[in-house]
Amino acid sequence: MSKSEIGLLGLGTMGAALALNIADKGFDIAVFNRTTQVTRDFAKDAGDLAQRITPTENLKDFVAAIATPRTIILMVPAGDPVDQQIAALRPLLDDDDLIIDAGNANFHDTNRRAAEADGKPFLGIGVSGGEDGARHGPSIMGGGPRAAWDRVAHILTAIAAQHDGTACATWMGQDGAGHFVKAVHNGIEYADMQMIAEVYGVMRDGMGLDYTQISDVFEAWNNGPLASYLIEISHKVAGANDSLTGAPLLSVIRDAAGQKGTGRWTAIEAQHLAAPVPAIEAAVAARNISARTALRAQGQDIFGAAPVSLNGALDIDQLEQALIAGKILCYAQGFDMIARASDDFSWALPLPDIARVWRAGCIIRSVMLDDMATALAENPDENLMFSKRFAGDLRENHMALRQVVAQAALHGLPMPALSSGLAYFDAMRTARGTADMIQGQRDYFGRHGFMRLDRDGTDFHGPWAD
Ligand SMILES: NC(=O)C1=CN([C@@H]2O[C@H](COP(=O)(O)OP(=O)(O)OC[C@H]3O[C@@H](n4cnc5c(N)ncnc54)[C@H](OP(=O)(O)O)[C@@H]3O)[C@@H](O)[C@H]2O)C=CC1
Ligand SMILES: O=C(CO)[C@H](O)[C@H](O)COP(=O)(O)O
Repeated sequence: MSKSEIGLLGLGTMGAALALNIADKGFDIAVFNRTTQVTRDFAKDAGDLAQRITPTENLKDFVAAIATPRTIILMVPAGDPVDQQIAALRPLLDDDDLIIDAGNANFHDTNRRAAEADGKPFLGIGVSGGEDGARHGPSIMGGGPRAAWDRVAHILTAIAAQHDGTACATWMGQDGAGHFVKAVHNGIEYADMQMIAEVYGVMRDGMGLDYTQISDVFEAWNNGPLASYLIEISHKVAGANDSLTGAPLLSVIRDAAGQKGTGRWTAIEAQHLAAPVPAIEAAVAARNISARTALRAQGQDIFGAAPVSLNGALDIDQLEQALIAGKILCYAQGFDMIARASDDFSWALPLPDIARVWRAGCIIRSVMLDDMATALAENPDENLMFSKRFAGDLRENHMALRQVVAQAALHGLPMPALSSGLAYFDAMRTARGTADMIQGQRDYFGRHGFMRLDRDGTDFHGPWAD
């Protein structure tokens, strides 16, 4: 029997879809899953594609089914499962066999695994698009040795989403660069989703719209500047009915957000990099607060429910404009963080290419990314919010963001991501800020010294120094 061009281990939601995508693009693939029944069911359900798939039931057979030099994709949960599978596979492999961790991973783990690979080829690639993207064309962010990427680029570009005839698959840089970019993608995803949830809250609790009306608003927005996958699915989620009760689906979903950790990795790394990403941090914190359901109920008992009716203080157009401004600000923060990491880690991350690979296939794909790719190509060193196109959009929409945040605050509607986006905007356009007070305080209690506006030097002190 002829050997497969590639192997994939881990036939969960993403692995199964990715394996079918690979087979669909004409590549023979060997597959293995820890639970054998899953492999059997996968092969049984593969239809016509089964002829390209070699299901295997132990690692030895899996490895033997792949042509040398081998390429093996791992699609298992981040952390120990990846280390366990690498440890189990390496003794069965040749030195030039390539292992690709295609799950989400903390890029520090990917850096470590690259070092532990000790010259044996290892790639960490971020794959975005959920199950449907993995099956029909995800966005792919690669990291590791360029030569290893080039070895599999023909497969990765074939299975990736296409935008205007260009594959959304790009090598980002060495070691964990691909997983880093994927983590920032997910941080932006968190902030974008949180901002959408916040305006949903205004429509539901502040304006008294029903789910169908809310769904219609999202549908209309999806034909304008906000057109994006997340707005499209918000329309579908808001319009869906529960199959058990017939009630609007959202009315039966517990308001406690889950998280697998990628947004948290981004927020933590942003702190290490001193990169300001307040909207992303606020979105992570909002998920943490949402999970404290009992505590929130206790708070409502103690303080009373927030006075929520807006009594016509806002209209739908203002919400749309606020979301446009908020979205620009959260992407600007994400790209700024990538630029910072690129310098700190000497990665030379290709910012315009990152915007390009996010234009299709991934969860944060949106029409705005087209213009972001153009703006970053024109000036990769400029914060997106200062680019001609997006500065214009912010000028046009920031007053609506201000109105929405102000009215939400007055009416007790929590708006952590949009309000931190607004604070970022205001801070970033304030040439003379207030950190002079912080520097004075630091010098007072700790002789930390300060710089002056009127003379050179770095170590001046206040009168208390004497
Ligand atoms: N779901 C999504 O939308 C996306 C997920 N990802 C990432 O892709 C990866 C896979 O996610 P997803 O497919 O959703 O996860 P699933 O939970 O659907 O599947 C997990 C898979 O990993 C296997 N597995 C779990 N633990 C181990 C282990 N210790 N050793 C070997 N195999 C193991 C499971 O095998 P078994 O059947 O035996 O349990 C299963 O095949 C994760 O890193 C995730 O973060 C990336 C982008 C989007
Ligand atoms: O990577 C993804 C999308 O891009 C995964 O769906 C990931 O699980 C999303 O993060 P979380 O589970 O924390 O919401």
